[in-house]
Amino acid sequence: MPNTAVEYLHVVAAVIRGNDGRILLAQRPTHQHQGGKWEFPGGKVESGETPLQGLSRELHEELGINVQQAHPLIKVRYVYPERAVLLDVWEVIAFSGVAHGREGQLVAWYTAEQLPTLEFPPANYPIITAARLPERCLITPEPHNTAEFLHQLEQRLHAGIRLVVFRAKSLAADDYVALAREVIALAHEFEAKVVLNSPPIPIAEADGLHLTSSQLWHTPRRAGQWLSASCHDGRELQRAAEIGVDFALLSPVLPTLSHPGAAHLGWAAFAAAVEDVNFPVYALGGMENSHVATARLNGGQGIAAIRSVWDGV
Ligand SMILES: Nc1nc2c([nH]c(=O)n2[C@H]2C[C@H](O)[C@@H](COP(=O)(O)OP(=O)(O)OP(=O)(O)O)O2)c(=O)[nH]1
Ligand SMILES: [Mg+2]
Repeated sequence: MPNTAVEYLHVVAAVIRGNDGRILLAQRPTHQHQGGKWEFPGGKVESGETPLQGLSRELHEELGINVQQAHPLIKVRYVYPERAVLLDVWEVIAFSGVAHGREGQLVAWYTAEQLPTLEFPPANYPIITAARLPERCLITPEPHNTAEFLHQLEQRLHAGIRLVVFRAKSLAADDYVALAREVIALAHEFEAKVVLNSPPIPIAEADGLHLTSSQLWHTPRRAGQWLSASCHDGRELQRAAEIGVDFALLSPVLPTLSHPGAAHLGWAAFAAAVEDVNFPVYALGGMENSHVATARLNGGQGIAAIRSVWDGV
């Protein structure tokens, strides 16, 4: 929960993607706060500016580029001993001009997977996670026929799915582990990530462990992998923050076909809950591919779905 007694300095920063998907970083001048570390370029919003105006000005001043297309990615609050910052991070997907360090700073392009190896200010950890995560998350439907399931999954990977929550409640422990290994091997051929929903035994090759909301209340094991969770309200999202999850799914945001009359959060409650945590959150429940932009405007990482992502790619 953000500390409302603290005044946060509003900073805009950019995850700038080049045509090859790499991300542009700059090195903070040594005399600055957090000097010498890599940063997502940006700076303080000035009075009277919208965040996007501030971002466009900063990127022009620091890198000599003009932002053409950008959307919100994540907001992170962090309290340093010297100051508290609200890092308002945008993803820039189109710009004109050739990026260069106009203030003498070193700039360089890195792949998203290289980011964890670099030294950033401590506030940046969730931004790196957000930069590594795609805008759509596939939750697998129950695998009734293994060969058919893997064939369908491969098609989704071909169509661009890069994050899979592998869920298979109907399988016995041995069968789950065997199929999980195949799912992971296949996904990794596409550089996609797989988080496992309640594996009966830890699987080292997995990219993460995904907790159900009831598992949030036990202390989870961490195995150098991502930890993610399913949450259904702000309280569960706060609990996920306490145990240090890397990202979460929040549901149901909209009415679903499976539970048409059930209560749902709506976008305003989704946005309010997401605003209070510092990690990427996917909207789940009634999501179609067309909701990605809405999810992002409401502070989310994107959408998670079973049916529409499985059937609709
Ligand atoms: N731009 C940027 N700032 C970051 C990142 N991570 C992080 O903790 N910060 C902090 C460091 C600073 O306290 C603050 C940004 O302020 P700044 O000093 O760079 O702002 P500015 O570009 O307007 O610089 P200046 O004109 O005041 O020198 O946010 C990041 O990835 N990018
Ligand atoms: Mg700056």
